[in-house]
Amino acid sequence: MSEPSQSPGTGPLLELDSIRQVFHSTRESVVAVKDVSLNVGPGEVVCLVGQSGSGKSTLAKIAAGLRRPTGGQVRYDGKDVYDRRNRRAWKTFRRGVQYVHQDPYASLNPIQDVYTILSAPLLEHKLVKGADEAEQRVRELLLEVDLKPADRFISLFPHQMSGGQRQRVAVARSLTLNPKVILADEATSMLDVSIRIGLLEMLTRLRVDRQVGMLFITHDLAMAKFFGAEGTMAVMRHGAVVESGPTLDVIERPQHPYTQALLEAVPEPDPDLAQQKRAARRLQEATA
Ligand SMILES: Nc1ncnc2c1ncn2[C@@H]1O[C@H](COP(=O)(O)OP(=O)(O)OP(=O)(O)O)[C@@H](O)[C@H]1O
Repeated sequence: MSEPSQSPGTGPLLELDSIRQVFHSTRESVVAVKDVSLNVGPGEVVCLVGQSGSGKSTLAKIAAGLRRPTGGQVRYDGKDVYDRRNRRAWKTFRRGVQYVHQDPYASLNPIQDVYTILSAPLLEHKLVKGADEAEQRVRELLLEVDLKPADRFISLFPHQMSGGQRQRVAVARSLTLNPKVILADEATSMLDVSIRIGLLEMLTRLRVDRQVGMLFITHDLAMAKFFGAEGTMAVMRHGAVVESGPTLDVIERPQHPYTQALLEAVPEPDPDLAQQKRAARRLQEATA
């Protein structure tokens, strides 16, 4: 965002400062992200919206440490994560910021059952002592993502679950390392609307209860409004943020023509409200 936001009383956890990403090929260079700055604080929700190709996923990968940007600084807990003199900063960042992918089929190993998927990071990072404690923690994680009773899910493989259940396992895995920030990159776009709402409600509960910061990346303004109503929103176009601010302000009083065009594309189920919105827009155009 042009003016990085900050949670009251606490510093931001994740800071993206003037991030720039250029992709070079033999024929051309694409500037996928142009000097974008945004912050995510504890328990805060930040929505990044834009159409396909606007640079959202590239920025999300940079925010998760999956790609090092061409320019700008990524800070976690106030520290430059690429500071060679401070390798601990990188490790703390990689544990603290977890990425939930759009397609759980692609991110969950198909030959591992739920227990293995969730216990592996716990054991690898020595967050549990032995198999009994690992199983206990796996059961707690399943309850946390509403996959209950845990017995029903713990031995299943990804193909034996629905899309929504798989995405909940992906969220549970992201929770294994007790992250402070979760990046959800179109994490609900492959799901039916009712399943999507359930997943977003669960993510909101995690945000509020655990004070996990959420960066929610989506092309869907209706979902951003639903999930991010209490937070801020940045609208990306051609790699740059064209508008940002409190989510409801941006949605109810869009200033940039691109945001207005994106909102036009969201179907309004209430015909009276649709009529009012058209009249308000005509008035705005006439007085502009
Ligand atoms: N590895 C890459 N090499 C070259 N160009 C890339 C690469 N990754 C992304 N791009 C380009 O950068 C721009 C932004 O892509 P990006 O995937 O970040 O957009 P997006 O908003 O996430 O779109 P989508 O929702 O379709 O993934 C596009 O022009 C894309 O073609």
